[in-house]
Amino acid sequence: MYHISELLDIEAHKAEFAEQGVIQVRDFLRQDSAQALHSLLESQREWNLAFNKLGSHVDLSYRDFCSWTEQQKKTLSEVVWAQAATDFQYFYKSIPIFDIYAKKLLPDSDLNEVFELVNSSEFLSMMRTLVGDDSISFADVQATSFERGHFLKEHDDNVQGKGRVAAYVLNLTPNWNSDWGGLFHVLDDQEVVKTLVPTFNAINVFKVPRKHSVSYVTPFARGSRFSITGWLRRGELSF
Ligand SMILES: O=C(O)CCC(=O)C(=O)O
Ligand SMILES: [Fe+2]
Repeated sequence: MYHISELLDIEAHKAEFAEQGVIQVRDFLRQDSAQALHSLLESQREWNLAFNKLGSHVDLSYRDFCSWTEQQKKTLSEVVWAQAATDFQYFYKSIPIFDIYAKKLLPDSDLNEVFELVNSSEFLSMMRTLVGDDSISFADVQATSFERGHFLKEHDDNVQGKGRVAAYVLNLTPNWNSDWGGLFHVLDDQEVVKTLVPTFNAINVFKVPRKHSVSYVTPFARGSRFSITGWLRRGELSF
């Protein structure tokens, strides 16, 4: 089981969220839970490699990608970059924890406990308090890993019919260096109005829709920018 820190005072952050619609709350999980969650992500061997092709989401098996030749990998980078130059694009690794739980794909995996954490009454009630919206009824969730060369261009998370009230990103990389990239930017009218470093065990929460991006992870980054991320949604949770 993963536990939210008992030292957290979510009430203390409400005013800032109400004013800015975005916040970073540090030391979110108990330290032992944050470390365990980081180890869980680090030990995962099956990831999707996600990117966009002409407006559609594509997931490749990262394991398959690893067996490609250097030439094939280079070709994929060029396809990804050609679209990124002018249009929406992203390139990162993910694990669909929501689907794994809902479809019972890995019944013995601790990933199921991550679903349970973000759908616990404690987490949801904290998020309702922070966001100031009682309609939040469940959270969807995925793990992400941004490695060297990965990025997520500006977008606002708004998808018609999904009932996304707010987004959350629980950052799980110990000792991420801001010079490595992978910075979370919030934008208003092309202007970056806030930048959040993915500090270990800090959770970022922001209202949807809101423009944001994850900056390019530089070639000299060490390790992966891990997070648990998803949306706080209204409506029925249905599998
Ligand atoms: O990883 C982050 O900081 C943001 C992720 C994000 O914006 C998304 O998954 O839509
Ligand atoms: Fe997003």
